[in-house]
Amino acid sequence: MIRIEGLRKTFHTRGGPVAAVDGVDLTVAEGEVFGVVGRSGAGKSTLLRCVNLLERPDEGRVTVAGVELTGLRENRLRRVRQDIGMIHQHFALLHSRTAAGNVSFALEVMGVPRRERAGRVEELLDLVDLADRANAYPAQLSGGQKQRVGIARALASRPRLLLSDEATSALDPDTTGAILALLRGLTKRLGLTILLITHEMDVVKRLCDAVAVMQEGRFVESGPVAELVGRPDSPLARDLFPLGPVPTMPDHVLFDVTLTGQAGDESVVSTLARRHDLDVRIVAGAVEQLAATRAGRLRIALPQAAPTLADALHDLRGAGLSVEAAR
Ligand SMILES: Nc1ncnc2c1ncn2[C@@H]1O[C@H](COP(=O)(O)OP(=O)(O)OP(=O)(O)O)[C@@H](O)[C@H]1O
Repeated sequence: MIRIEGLRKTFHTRGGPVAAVDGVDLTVAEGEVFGVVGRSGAGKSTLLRCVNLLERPDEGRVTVAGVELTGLRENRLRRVRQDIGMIHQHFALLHSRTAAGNVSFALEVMGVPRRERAGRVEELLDLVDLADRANAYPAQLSGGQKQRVGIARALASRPRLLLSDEATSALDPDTTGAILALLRGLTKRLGLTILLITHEMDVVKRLCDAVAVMQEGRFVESGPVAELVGRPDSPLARDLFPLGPVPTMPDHVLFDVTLTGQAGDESVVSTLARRHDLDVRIVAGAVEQLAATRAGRLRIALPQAAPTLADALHDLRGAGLSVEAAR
């Protein structure tokens, strides 16, 4: 659905050139939810704005649904851009219009005739479970409801691609969960592809199939979430499932065990204890159902002097788990 090749964008500021996007390649498959995470200033927003060419890249190609956007003139681009929905952190609603009015506005801009608009607005508000608040103004809506309006408006042109710029960053955890569930449901119902930027690990866990970590304009890590979590050296896996500082435990050795997919069942640890007659202590960890897979990390402590220690570790690795000394 999206193909980005060799993308670069430099801003020339008073303090000198800033390479906001410094050579990014990215492919997002149809129906996939792809997340880009990274610290403030990493270049995420610039990258996202380059996908619909709100920002013109200096170099590189952007192809969406088979159309090379970087090769289009402004008037053709404006039409193609309508087929790409976008949602924002602060919702960007018109305060003088109701929820229905905001959605209708998007249809007006697209030139949808008046008689067709009311029906489409109803359908769109229904899609985001907000039909009962159609006549409320933004000031009368909660943050989550405002974002639902934002999503309905973004879907007005029946886009196949949705770009999301920190869509849940201004929401509390419960509301975030509800919006993520809504977006996940929409990808299935409408066959929507989503490219999102976020700094929230929960968004990656609950919504993304694949993820890239951006740092100083480049991707430093990327791949399917299930695969990244399973990589022992992945800094992202550590951020998704932080285990905290390694405690001092005399006479014990500590290991960090990564569980994903097939091997995402924490019962492997109890099996280990039974089979090798080991006193296995879980020191820290979490296992969760992610959007893409069941995964987690556990820190376990094993008695240093146990004669079965080597066999136990061998068994764990044999079950497809990654096991490394805790650090
Ligand atoms: N229009 C602009 N003019 C000059 N510099 C810019 C412009 N837009 C972005 N930058 C700079 O480019 C770099 C990347 O910014 P960008 O907003 O893309 O990062 P980000 O990862 O989205 O950060 P945040 O999460 O804070 O929005 C920053 O150093 C920023 O100051």
